[in-house]
Amino acid sequence: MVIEYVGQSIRQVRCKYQTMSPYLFRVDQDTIIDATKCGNLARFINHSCNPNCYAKVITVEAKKKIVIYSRQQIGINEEITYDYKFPIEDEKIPCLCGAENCRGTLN
Ligand SMILES: C[S@@+](CC[C@H](N)C(=O)[O-])C[C@H]1O[C@@H](n2cnc3c(N)ncnc32)[C@H](O)[C@@H]1O
Repeated sequence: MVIEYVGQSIRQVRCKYQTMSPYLFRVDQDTIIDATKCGNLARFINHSCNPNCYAKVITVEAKKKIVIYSRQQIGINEEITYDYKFPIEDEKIPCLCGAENCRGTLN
């Protein structure tokens, strides 16, 4: 495990969450973790189409948490990244990850 994505757990049903704040992470259909006002270093992890980590929702004592795990050994000063897996939307966010297999957009 690398780090937990910490923030306020909020119920969210309909709005397009990505357009609200870049620090929102969807846990499931109804819930997002909002690291806009309070969070930890995980809120600064960027997306990559060829990431060295992945995000997983786990349940601890009936509470869902988002945890970032490494996919491989990570070197000193290597940027930590994971695939945001944003849903496809009409309004595209260009991806700047620079990976050979870059999909071009985050969403
Ligand atoms: C959780 S924040 C990541 C940290 C952010 N870069 C910062 O400096 O606070 C998510 C936002 O960072 C930007 N971002 C992250 N990865 C990116 C990528 N590969 N290409 C372009 N923008 C990216 C997007 O604006 C995205 O909505």
